[in-house]
Amino acid sequence: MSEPLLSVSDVTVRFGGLKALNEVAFTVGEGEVIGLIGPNGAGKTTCFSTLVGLNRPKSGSIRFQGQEMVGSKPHRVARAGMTKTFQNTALFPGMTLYDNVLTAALGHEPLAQARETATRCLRDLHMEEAGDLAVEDMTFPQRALGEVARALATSPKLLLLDEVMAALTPAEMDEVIATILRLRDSHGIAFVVVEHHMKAIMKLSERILVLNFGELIASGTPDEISSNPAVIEAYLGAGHDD
Ligand SMILES: Nc1ncnc2c1ncn2[C@@H]1O[C@H](COP(=O)(O)OP(=O)(O)OP(=O)(O)O)[C@@H](O)[C@H]1O
Repeated sequence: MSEPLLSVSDVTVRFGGLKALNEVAFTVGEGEVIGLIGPNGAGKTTCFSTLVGLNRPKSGSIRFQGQEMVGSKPHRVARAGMTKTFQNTALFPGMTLYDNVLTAALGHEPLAQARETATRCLRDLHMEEAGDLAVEDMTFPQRALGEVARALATSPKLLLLDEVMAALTPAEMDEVIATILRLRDSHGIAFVVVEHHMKAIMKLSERILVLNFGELIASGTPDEISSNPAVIEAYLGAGHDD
């Protein structure tokens, strides 16, 4: 059997005395869409930052497309095909959407090629019309998809989306979910998605991973997760809206 796209084994991350991730292990297959949930401070963002080389784990292994990523700098991880969006770091204000995507593409290719990439990313997201809009003039769903477009400029095989749908209404989330699934189908990109909005995660994910205090406490289908007593206690019962 071939190796999964991403294979995370026993990854532990410490910040001083705090174990932000404790022996976390999971895999992501090609084109799989996975939800990563957990209460505030559970370690979701730390998990993403560690995957893309922004934190170095104290121990463990992160194999991506058969290559060990622990110790690799973020730009190398991105070049290998794993990219994350940044929680609360919206697109650069004062720039158009197109220029935002172009800037991301320029990180790894020369100008003429980067222009083609930026145009292609906007087309893939059906956002050609929005390319000339200043970030300030974009709607929230356009901004969410704009972040995806920017990440797409690195030609990922795996995209880690950190709360890109945070400000959206349920109908707007449906639009973004449909776009993510379309991208998966057309480009074979796998996604790991962090969102607090449970309905969106349940709709989007084939499989859900649950973190609590840095430990992976459950993994399963949306149905399995929503009826898992440990998850209900740790997360669903903890006063989350929906
Ligand atoms: N750079 C850092 N230095 C020290 N502690 C950190 C750092 N980054 C995160 N932490 C701590 O690690 C733990 C996990 O934080 P993290 O941001 O990964 O959680 P999260 O699940 O993404 O939370 P949220 O849902 O609120 O975004 C928290 O206790 C947090 O305070």
